[in-house]
Amino acid sequence: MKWHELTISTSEQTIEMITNFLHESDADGVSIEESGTLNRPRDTSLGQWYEHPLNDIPEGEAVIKGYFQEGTEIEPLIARLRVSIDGLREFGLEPGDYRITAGMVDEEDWAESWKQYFKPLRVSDRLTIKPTWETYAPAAEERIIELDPGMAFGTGTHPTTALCLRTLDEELRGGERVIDVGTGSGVLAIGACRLGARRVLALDLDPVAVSSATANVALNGLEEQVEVRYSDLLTALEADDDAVPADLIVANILAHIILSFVDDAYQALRPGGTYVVSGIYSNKEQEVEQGLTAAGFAIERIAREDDWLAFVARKR
Ligand SMILES: C[S@@+](CC[C@H](N)C(=O)[O-])C[C@H]1O[C@@H](n2cnc3c(N)ncnc32)[C@H](O)[C@@H]1O
Repeated sequence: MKWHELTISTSEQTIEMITNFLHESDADGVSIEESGTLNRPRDTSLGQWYEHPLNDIPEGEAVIKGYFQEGTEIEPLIARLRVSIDGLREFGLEPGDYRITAGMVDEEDWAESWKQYFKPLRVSDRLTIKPTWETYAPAAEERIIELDPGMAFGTGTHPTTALCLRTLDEELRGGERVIDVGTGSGVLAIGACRLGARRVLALDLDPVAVSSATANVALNGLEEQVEVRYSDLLTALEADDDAVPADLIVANILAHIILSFVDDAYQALRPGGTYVVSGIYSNKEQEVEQGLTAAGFAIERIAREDDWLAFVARKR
């Protein structure tokens, strides 16, 4: 399948308006690269960050890309976008020079192009994520998650995934039953196994994620321990499922989705079991704290990276 790729090179102050415009125009995907992100100081204590060279995007500028299905009328869309950007002056913003180019890309190109930036990454004391196409010689204490995330979420570089993996490293001692809700690439499920979990049930609503996670589980030779199942949150759990009662449930989704099944998660855990939730932006901290407490959980700690949070809660 081919996709229209609309590339807008612009100033940072227009990012919000342009990304909103692309979403409202039914873009299937939007990517933003800005100089500010590239200049951000990184915590390098756990490993080397791989990213664009700093001079890829000049200071104060950004490159925004929108992806539209083949057959979309791109020219009228570009014309409307130009009117919107030029109209920013009415709000006192100076959009500056901008450039819009349109082209076609193969789904494969779009899916593959990020690979050059995905390198082995030590995410926690014991866990290292290794892309399948990289060669890497691990130290004795490192446990490797082999990964080809493809189109599914979960390379490990997103703060929410990293927060979950670090928390799993702190919580798992061996022999646990774990449920991973919203498994994406399967990165957390595989990580849990590498940390000694005896059985992991990995659930996702997205068929792309289910096939990606299934492939990654096989790549790591963990088919015996990890079952990947298509499920809307915890609805695929059976009362006599051997995944329950779980010792630990991890869910890296979004605050409002996590809150929507907090009671089911409580039910599925054994007393004293651990609930690790991430995908929570800092402005949702209180709401999630209240939801977890109302469901009966005791909040043990909150881990933070950038503006993202992960809660570690215990079933009383
Ligand atoms: C942010 S990604 C997390 C992926 C991976 N667990 C990680 O930590 O990197 C969220 C995942 O949740 C899945 N998801 C969203 N809503 C869901 C639902 N109602 N039931 C199951 N999975 C869901 C998405 O398909 C996506 O794969």
